Amino acid sequence: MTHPDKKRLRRSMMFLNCQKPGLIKDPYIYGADSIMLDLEDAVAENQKDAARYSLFHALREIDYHGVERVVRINGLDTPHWREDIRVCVAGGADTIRIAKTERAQDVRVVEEAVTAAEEEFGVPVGRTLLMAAIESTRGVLNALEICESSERLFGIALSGGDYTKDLQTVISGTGVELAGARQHMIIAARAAGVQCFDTVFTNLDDMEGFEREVRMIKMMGFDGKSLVNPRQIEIVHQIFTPTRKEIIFAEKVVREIDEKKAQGIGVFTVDGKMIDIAFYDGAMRTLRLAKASGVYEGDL
Ligand SMILES: CC(C)(COP(=O)(O)OP(=O)(O)OC[C@H]1O[C@@H](n2cnc3c(N)ncnc32)[C@H](O)[C@@H]1OP(=O)(O)O)[C@@H](O)C(=O)NCCC(=O)NCCSC(=O)C[C@@](O)(CC(=O)O)C(=O)O
Ligand SMILES: [Mg+2]
Repeated sequence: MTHPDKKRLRRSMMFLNCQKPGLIKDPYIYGADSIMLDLEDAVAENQKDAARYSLFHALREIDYHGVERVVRINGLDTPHWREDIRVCVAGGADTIRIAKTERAQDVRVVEEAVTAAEEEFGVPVGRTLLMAAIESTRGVLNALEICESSERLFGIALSGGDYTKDLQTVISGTGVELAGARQHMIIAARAAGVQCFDTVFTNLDDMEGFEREVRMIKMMGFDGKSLVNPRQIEIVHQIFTPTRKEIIFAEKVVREIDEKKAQGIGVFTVDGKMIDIAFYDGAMRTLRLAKASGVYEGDL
């Protein structure tokens, strides 16, 4: 059976450093759809054990009020990832984010260790979901095989900082250096039927630039964005949540298509726009997103 949370709403996925108890104790108050507790690059090398210890107690003792608890584990080229996985599973993390994923085999190796940990700690096998962060040129080129690597994997995420390093450029703020990776990854994710998330925006003083970027990735088809700060959440939710006007139009489209189909009519107009069966899935997607976002209670 498909895991019920594979398709859950993930407009905003906010990183926080497991090394900082002040951050991990109550991040649910900010209202992100998911929090990403980081054991990887935000944690200093000599603090990995301490961060893991804090993480375990946080997962066991803190009520995160239904916010998805994702843990970013250290890469497979480090000595840390196996113990990271044992602690995530023993603590009851919802999802493991695999850092620096390069190929399908990376996901399979993690999956095997997750299954072993679930058996070791008496957690139902299959409970822990996976997502893959793609942070290199090779990872981008292998996006489709990564998307199709495991039943546990719900999505992929672009990691622009490490990716641009590998591409031998820098984050410019224009998006030009990330355009190819974004386009390739969203196409791969849609072909495989999994979710796709954009990278972090680190200039907290440029909220206009942030908003422009969120509008662009929404239009490209992304499901959400990785964030670094609570101030970024509201903008993402505003842009990713369908407006009242969009909801009313989507409802009309679905009802009209159903009605016209029964009358044997294939193409017609709604509010002056040409509509046919090709518009059905898009309208339903708007209504599902609106329902999941809590702004639509209709019966469609
Ligand atoms: C940037 C800054 C230090 C600024 O701090 P500041 O304190 O100046 O911020 P303020 O706005 O003043 O905070 C107001 C209030 O919110 C609280 N507050 C702030 N941030 C919060 C938060 N995240 N969670 C909960 N609470 C938070 C704060 O404690 C305060 O609470 P209070 O005192 O009670 O008022 C802080 O945000 C922060 O640490 N961010 C996360 C950084 C991080 O984890 N990086 C690793 C992941 S990226 C990466 O690795 C690259 C990547 O891998 C990415 C990819 O994969 O895409 C790639 O390759 O590109
Ligand atoms: Mg990174």
